[in-house]
Amino acid sequence: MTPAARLAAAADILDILKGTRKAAEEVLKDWGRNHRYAGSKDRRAIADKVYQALRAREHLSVAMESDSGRSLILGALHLLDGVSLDEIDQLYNGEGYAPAALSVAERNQLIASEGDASQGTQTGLPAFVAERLKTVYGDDWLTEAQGLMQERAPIDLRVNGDREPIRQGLEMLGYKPELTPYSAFGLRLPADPPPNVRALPAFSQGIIEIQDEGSQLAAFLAGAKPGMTVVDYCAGGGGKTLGLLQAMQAPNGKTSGALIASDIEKTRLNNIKPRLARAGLEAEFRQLGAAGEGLEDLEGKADVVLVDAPCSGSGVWRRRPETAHKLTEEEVVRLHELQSAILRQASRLVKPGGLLAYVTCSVLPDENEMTADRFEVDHPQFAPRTIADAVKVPQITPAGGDALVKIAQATDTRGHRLRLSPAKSNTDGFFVSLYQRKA
Ligand SMILES: C[S@@+](CC[C@H](N)C(=O)[O-])C[C@H]1O[C@@H](n2cnc3c(N)ncnc32)[C@H](O)[C@@H]1O
Repeated sequence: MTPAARLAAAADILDILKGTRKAAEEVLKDWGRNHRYAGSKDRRAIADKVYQALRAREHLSVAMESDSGRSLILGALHLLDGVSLDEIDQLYNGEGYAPAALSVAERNQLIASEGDASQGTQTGLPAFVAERLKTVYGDDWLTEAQGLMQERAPIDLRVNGDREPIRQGLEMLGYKPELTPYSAFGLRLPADPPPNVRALPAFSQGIIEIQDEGSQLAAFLAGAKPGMTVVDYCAGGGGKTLGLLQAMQAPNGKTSGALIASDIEKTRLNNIKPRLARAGLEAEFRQLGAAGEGLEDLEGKADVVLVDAPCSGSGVWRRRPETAHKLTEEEVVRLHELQSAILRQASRLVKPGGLLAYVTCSVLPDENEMTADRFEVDHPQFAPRTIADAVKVPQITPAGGDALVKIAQATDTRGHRLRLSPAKSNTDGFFVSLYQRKA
């Protein structure tokens, strides 16, 4: 494909993305299947352009006064890559598969938009999100925001066992794995070239799972141990379920206790089953009603309850930038209400002396601090449990634990909350708040 034809394809894909809930990765794969003439280099170049435009989408659509695929790509070329109008004219000449020539309006728009990068849109984030980040991070907000929309996040693995032999095995296959600093079971692969983890025998044997280090930590910090009764309240998908089961393994590899994986969505619970089967692990599954029906027998009985609440997913925008501009303020308000209700329901299951962990993969205060604050006011029987206490587990490295305690102290002076982010911990954005039931 010519460079101009690749640009036309990227614009088409951005238009498709506007009208679908599918992930960009999936839409790009579909496009590749339907356009067999596009070689791997073409597909790569097209994907790079699509992701570049998505990461800067807010900025580009404001500058171009349009969010059509064509406008976003034109904006990306001129405003981000510095391609001159003359060069754009050569590419956009309407010949063969090249995009049509620039209209007068488009040319004027590109000229007018030069140097237009107000702080709110510089990051590609919706303006209301930028405002929220300012309240949480103060002067650091721009670094945090840029981290959220950064290019190509690494691929983290959680090893179900000793990570060193797996690291060596991956190295022998030509990969460049690094040990993750906080999780004692994590390996990190560079995003470029994209590793095909699912094709590795260690993946089909359940020895490795794809899981961001932040997500591993959220499961490990909950405090599950062998022999305990543990409830993974919003388990759908199963990432944390596997992490919890790992914490319930004795050093000899034997898992003991009971893990109850519950979720309102049956299909999401079903997705966990093949993951557990691969790893040779077991859990009990419960589908819940909207008011938490289905776990009455466990009220006041659980040693540990993890609430990995439904959230905006803003903490994983570096992996799915196409979802950032779809989030609205109304949705964030709805999520705060839902999270508060779920946390209230789940907390009933915790036995006196038992532990409760509230987790989101969001960076927005409405879903994090505000939900935790509300829970704490309404539930004085739950005392804060410090991150310093929670990091003392074999799943977290000693140096990583010390570093997490520092991050927690900067998050909240009481030390029971942890805000992870691409800028701060080189992980996805996560929020963790820990409690212990007094009576
Ligand atoms: C962030 S996801 C969980 C991800 C999962 N824990 C993991 O690590 O892969 C949130 C989950 O909450 C579930 N959910 C939504 N509303 C719920 C409710 N009222 N009660 C229980 N689960 C709910 C969703 O179906 C979704 O699977």
